[in-house]
Formats: sequence, structure tokens, C-alpha cells
Amino acid sequence: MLPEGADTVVIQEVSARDGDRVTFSTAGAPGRHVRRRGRDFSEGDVLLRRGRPLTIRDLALAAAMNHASVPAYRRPRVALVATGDELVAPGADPGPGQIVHSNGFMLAALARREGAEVLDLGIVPDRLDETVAAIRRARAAAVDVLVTTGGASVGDYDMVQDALTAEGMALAFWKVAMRPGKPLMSGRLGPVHVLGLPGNPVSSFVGAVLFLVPLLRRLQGRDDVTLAVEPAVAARDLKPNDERADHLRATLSVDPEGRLVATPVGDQDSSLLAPLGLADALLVREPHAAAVPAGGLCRVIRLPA
Ligand SMILES: Nc1nc2c(c(=O)[nH]1)N[C@H]1C(S)=C(S)[C@@H](COP(=O)(O)OP(=O)(O)OC[C@H]3O[C@@H](n4cnc5c(N)ncnc54)[C@H](O)[C@@H]3O)O[C@H]1N2
Ligand code: MOO
Repeated sequence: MLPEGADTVVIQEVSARDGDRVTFSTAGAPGRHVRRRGRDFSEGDVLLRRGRPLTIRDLALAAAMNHASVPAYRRPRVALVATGDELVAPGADPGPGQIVHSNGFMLAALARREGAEVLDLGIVPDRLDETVAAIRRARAAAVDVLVTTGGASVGDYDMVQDALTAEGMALAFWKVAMRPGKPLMSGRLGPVHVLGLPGNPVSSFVGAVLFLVPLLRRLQGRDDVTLAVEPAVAARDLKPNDERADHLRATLSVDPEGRLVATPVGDQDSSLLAPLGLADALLVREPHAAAVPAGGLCRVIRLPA
């Protein structure tokens, strides 16, 4: 606070005191070294809007604005269940017909990145009783979301939906006109949102990006619910599409004119994690999209790191 009538501060380094007299070696400009009231914020300013996560800096700002508490959503809790007799944990020595479990690690990291707490219930064999037991564990833990992987299709050992139905799930939808990820399933088990993802790792990942991320964001009251879709230039010819929306794994670069360029990776099979690891984006093709020549426009969703 400045004394009444003063409007400028002169620092002591350029001041000399002689009793009650002060002389300055440099003239102070009016208003120098004064921070005016309301320069940072004023009464009634709205600086923290709903619909986005509070950053570290937001917390300092909220405190500085004298808020002892702020209304916020709690982190959603997500249970993960991987189904499949063939699955073994990483580090095991897989025998014939065995597959190393990878989906859970990707899903756990994605869910945490989206603000969730994760309860990983691990691998469950393709048996109705074991699948039901895992669903009950998830419910007993009072999770908000249950994500299953595998056993989502129409095979004799695809019993995730049977187990969920036996436990009282209200099915919202099953099978989506998309590639990869067609056998994706969604429903409600009382308060628990259920997302059944296909077992193929890329199908699981794409399903999680397109359905789990928006669900978690919605549960946290965010207003950026879906990942942004951006225009890009296709580096290769794109074939006309069939009835399923396609999500091609693609790398991104910027051409000399500053345009975003998307190059689909060579092998788009939904079991392949190495090309997925190289990709920066999903190149989205609408159902029945016409062919696009190299250099034509396409749309991409950037992938979370
Ligand atoms: N008759 C039909 N068969 C299939 C159809 C169809 O429409 N009609 N759809 C195909 C599509 S598309 C997909 S995708 C798969 C997905 O089916 P499931 O969810 O039942 O997948 P699984 O058989 O359990 O697994 C497929 C594949 O992925 C491997 N896998 C499973 N879990 C994991 C994991 N946690 N980590 C790594 N890899 C995993 C699994 O071993 C299989 O190789 O259905 C098609 N069939
Ligand atoms: O949709 Mo499946 O996900 O193509 O392999």
C-alpha cells in the first residue's frame, strides 16, 4: 500500500537520505514500481471456467483469488478385465497358441492419462463363471466404468456379453460400422458404464480412443468430449470405402507449404502393434467415402502419446 498522496516508488539504491531530506540520483517516472490494484484480477472476474481440467497453475490462481475450495469432478474409476484362455502376462514364455497380453497396459495408461483411476483385474479365462466373478469384483469395487477386452464377437468362446447380461446389463448397442473395432459393445450395469472392446489390440485401442476417452471426459464434466478431427493432405491414394468407417493408422508430417500430411502405414491389420506404435494419427474415412487421390484432402485424429 502506498502512503496517501504518493503515486511512485523510487528504489533506495538511487536515493540518499540526509535527516528528513531525500535526494534521488535518477528521476523516477510517475507510477514506477507501483502495482495497481486489479492488475491481476478484479472482483467478479471469471478466470476458471467449468468444463476443463484444473491445471497446476489454476490451483495457484484459485488460491490467490481466495477460494478455499472449488467445485470439481472426482476422478472416474475404471476396472479393466482382459478375457482369453490364450493370454499370458508379458515376461512369460508363450507356448503354441498363446498370445502375450498387451491391451490392459495400453488401456490403463490411456485411462489414467484421461484422469481416471484404474483397477486392473488382469486376465480372465473364457469361462462364464470366471467372467461373472470378474464383473462382480468390478461392481464390488464401485467402479464407474468397466472395460472388457476380447470375447466380444460371435464365437463359441465369446461370452463377455452373456456374462454381463446374466449380471443384469442393459445393452445399449453392440457392433459398430467401424474398422477396426466392429464388435464393440456398450451398456449399463446399474450405475456402471460398460464398454466391451474387441480383443485385437488395434481394435481395442481405436475403440478406446473413440468411445472410452469421450466417456471419461463426459464423466469429468469436460466440454472437449471428443478428440479433435483436423484436415490433412493424404500422401497416398485412398481407396473408396465400404460401409464401415475406417481408421487408418497414419504418420503425420508438414510439407513445405506448411500443410499437415498424413501417410497411412503399410499394413493396417488390426492385430499389429508395431505399425500402431509408429503412427501419430488415425486417418478417418467415412462409410462409403469416395476414393481420394494422393494430394487430396482427408481428416485425421491425432493420437494421444
Ligand atoms: N464370424 C465372425 N468372426 C469375427 C467377426 C465377425 O464379425 N464375424 N469380427 C472380427 C473382428 S472385426 C474382430 S475385431 C474380432 C474380435 O473378436 P473378439 O473380441 O471376440 O476377440 P478375441 O477372439 O478375443 O481376440 C482377437 C485376437 O486378439 C487377441 N487378443 C485378445 N485379447 C488380447 C489382449 N488382452 N492382448 C493382446 N491380444 C489380445 C486374441 O488372442 C486374438 O488373436 O472378431 C473377428 N471375428
Ligand atoms: O474390427 Mo476387427 O476390429 O477389424 O479386427
